[in-house]
Amino acid sequence: MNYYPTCPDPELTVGIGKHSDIGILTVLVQDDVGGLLIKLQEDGEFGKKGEWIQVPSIPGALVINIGDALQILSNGKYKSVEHGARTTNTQSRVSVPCFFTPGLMVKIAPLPKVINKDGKAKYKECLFQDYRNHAFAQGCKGKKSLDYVKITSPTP
Ligand SMILES: O=C(O)CCC(=O)C(=O)O
Ligand SMILES: [Fe+2]
Repeated sequence: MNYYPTCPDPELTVGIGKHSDIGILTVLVQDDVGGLLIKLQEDGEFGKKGEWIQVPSIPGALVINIGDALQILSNGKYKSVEHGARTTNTQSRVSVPCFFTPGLMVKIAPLPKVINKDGKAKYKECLFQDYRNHAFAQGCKGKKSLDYVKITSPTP
């Protein structure tokens, strides 16, 4: 559970910094204060790729976020969502995330069928525990944790 106390000057603080969740999916309940911000991963009906928008708080609704492990397994077809949360100076806020992750000893890598279709893997295999440790040591740096497994093509 996340608790965000009120902050006298929300411009000067961060509720939770920009990050992507590391697992497969996160199911999140937010209260009616709202404050979850996401960066659009593609152009679409909500705006242009790269823009930050606030996810409205809808009573009874669950927010489903894609995590890095699903991006890796799908070889980048499903993109983990970069997100963060802001505070307000009038209301404290609570959110409850439920993280669905691979087991720590599970090796994660693009699925063979997806590699066959795409022609090459964009991510190398790693133990989920190693991915988690790396991401947690790095902290909230957007989607930088994926660089740990990204296969970069050699420059000619
Ligand atoms: O409070 C929120 O809306 C987001 C929380 C979050 O991103 C997290 O716990 O990973
Ligand atoms: Fe998160």
